[in-house]
Amino acid sequence: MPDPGSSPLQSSLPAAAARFGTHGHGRGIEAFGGGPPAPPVLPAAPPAPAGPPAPARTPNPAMERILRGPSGLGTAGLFLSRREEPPAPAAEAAEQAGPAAGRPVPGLYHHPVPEPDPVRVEEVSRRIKEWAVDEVELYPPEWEDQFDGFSVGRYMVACHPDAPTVDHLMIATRLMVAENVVDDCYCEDHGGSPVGLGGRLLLAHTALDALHTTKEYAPDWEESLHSDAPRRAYRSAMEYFTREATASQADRYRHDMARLHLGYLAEAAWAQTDYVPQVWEYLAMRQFNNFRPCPTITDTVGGYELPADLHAQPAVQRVIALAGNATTIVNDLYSYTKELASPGRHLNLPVVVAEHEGCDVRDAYLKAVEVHNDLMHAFEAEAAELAAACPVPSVLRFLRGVAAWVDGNHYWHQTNTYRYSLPDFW
Ligand SMILES: CC(C)=CCC/C(C)=C(\C)COP(=O)(O)OP(=O)(O)O
Ligand SMILES: [Mg+2]
Repeated sequence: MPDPGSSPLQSSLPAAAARFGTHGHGRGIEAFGGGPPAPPVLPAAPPAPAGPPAPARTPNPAMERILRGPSGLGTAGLFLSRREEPPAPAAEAAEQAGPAAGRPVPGLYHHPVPEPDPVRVEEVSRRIKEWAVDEVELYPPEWEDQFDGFSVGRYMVACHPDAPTVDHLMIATRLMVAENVVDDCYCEDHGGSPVGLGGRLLLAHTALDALHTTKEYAPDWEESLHSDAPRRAYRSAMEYFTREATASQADRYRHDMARLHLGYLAEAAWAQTDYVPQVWEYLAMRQFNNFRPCPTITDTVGGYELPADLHAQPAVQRVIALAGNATTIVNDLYSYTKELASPGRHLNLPVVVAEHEGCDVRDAYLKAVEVHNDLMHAFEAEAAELAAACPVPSVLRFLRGVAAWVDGNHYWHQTNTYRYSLPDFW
C-alpha cells in the first residue's frame, strides 16, 4: 500500500478546517498551529456524540468506534438525527430474521452490521417499486423478479443507518436503482454493449448535468430524457436528489458520476480491443467504475452537509477513494462466479491477477482478498488520522457515514444470495 507518509494531511486541511470550527473532541486543528478556529462559516452540524478525546495520530479502536458510531442491536436510534418512525424492535427483528444469509468471503476483513430495520426495509422496498413502475417505467414485467432480487431496500437501509427519514433513504435508493439500470442496459447484460457506449452515456449524463442550449434545440433534448429507462431513471432520481441537496452536494455528485461514466468507457474500450489490463491498470479503472457516487451522498441522505472546501481537501479525497476502492473490490469478489458464467471475459480483480501474475484462479482470488484487505486497512487508518486532524463534526459524521456505507455494502453483497455465490475455493 502507498506509504502513509504520502498522506496529504499536511496540506491545506488545517486552514480549511479552521474556517468551519472544531466543536469536536480532543486535539483540534490548533495542533497544526492553526490558532483558535474561526466561527463556523456554516451552521455547525450538531456536535458529534460525546466520546473519548481524539486519539494520537495512529489509528486506534476508539477512533474506529467513533467513526462507526454506536452499533449493535437497539442502537439504530442513537444517531443524531430525528427519525420519522420509531426504530423497529431490532432485537426481536434480528431474532426473527435469524443469521444473515450467505457467508462472508473467508479471510475478508469486514465489519458485520446489525440486520437492517425491517420496517424501513419494507417501506423503502414498497416505495421504490412504485417509483420504478409508475413514475419511470423502469423495466418490463419479465424483469420484475430481478428487480425484487436486487433487494435495493435492504441495501440502502443497511448503508444509511443515520438517515433521518424514509424520504431521505429514498433519495439514495432511486439513485442506486438508476445507476444500476444504466450499467445493466448500456454496459452489461440487458442490451448493453461497448459499441457506441460513449454516445449513450454522454446523453444519459445530461439527465444529471443539464444541456444549456438555444430555445430551438432545447425541446429535443428535454424530450430525449424520456426516451429510455436509463434516462428516465437518471432524470427523475436527480430531480428528487436536487430538491434536498445543496448546490455543492449536487455538483459533487455530478463530478462523481462523470468519474463513474469514464470508468465504464475504459472498461468498454478494453473489451472492444480484447485487452487485459495490468493489475495496476485494472485498479485504476475500478477506481472510476466504482461505487463512489453512493457513499459520497451520505451527508445529503443524513440531512446535513460536509462543506465543499472540506470535501475537496486532498486528505478527504484520498479517504473517499480508498473507501470506494474497497467497496468495489468487494463486488469483484462476491460477483466472481456470476461474471465467470457470463458470456465472454468479464474483467474483475481475480481474473486480471490470474492473467498477469502467473497464478491459478484460486491463488488469484486469494490475492484479490488481500488487496481488498490492504485497501480497507488504509481507508480506516487514514480516516482515523483525518478525524484526529480535523475533528469538525460534519467531517466526523461524514467519515462515519462512509464507513457505514462500506459495511452495509459488504452486508448486502454477502447476503444477496439471489445475485451472488462464492467460488468453492475453501
Ligand atoms: C451503483 C453504482 C454507482 C455502481 C457503480 C459501478 C458498478 C456497476 C459496480 C461497482 C458493480 O460492478 P459490476 O458491474 O461488476 O456489477 P455486478 O457484479 O454485476 O453486481
Ligand atoms: Mg461485479
